[in-house]
Amino acid sequence: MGERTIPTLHEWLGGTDRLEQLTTLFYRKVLQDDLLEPVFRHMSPEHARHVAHFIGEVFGGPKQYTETDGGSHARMVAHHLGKHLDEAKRRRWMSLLLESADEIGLPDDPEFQSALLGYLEWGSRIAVLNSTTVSNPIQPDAPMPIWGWGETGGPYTGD
Ligand code: HEM
Repeated sequence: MGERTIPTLHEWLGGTDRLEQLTTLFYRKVLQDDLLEPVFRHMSPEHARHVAHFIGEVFGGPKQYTETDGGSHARMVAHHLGKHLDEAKRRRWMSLLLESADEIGLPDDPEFQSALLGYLEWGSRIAVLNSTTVSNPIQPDAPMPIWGWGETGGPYTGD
């Protein structure tokens, strides 16, 4: 068995265009949803693209959120402060996002789905926790989170 290059989650799902497609569809659903529309009705026109860039960077893609969009982990967290999210809203957010991932045909292999769900669970629960406070727990120079394949490894091994 030779050396092999492990693809990033960003590569595996098809890159930034796919993530932008995902978040565009997702926020369209959000704005049609009774529970989430009031939470997101004032979001900026760049919101979907910024979230796609954030996730792409966490998934090992280009540094678009921090370098092109001028964001940071602390800035992302800041958007959730004082928003008073709760478990019902988080669950709706999760289900609409996963539904969007299926509808645009993101990879459905068990390993990718495990990594995607693990990240979304982690990130969405942190968003809810941060929404109950108004002081940002993240230092301005804190690094971006990084997410990989986790314990399952990946379908990329091919053997
Ligand atoms: C992995 C999970 C999550 C990630 C990566 C994420 C990422 C982001 C990012 C990058 C922004 C800033 C967008 C911009 O620059 O315009 C943002 C804003 C926001 N997020 Fe999240 N988020 C997550 C989970 C959630 C959840 C679960 C909720 C609610 C149920 C939520 C509600 C919001 C709201 C209300 C804003 C601000 C909208 C506004 O500007 O009016 N987020 N999020």
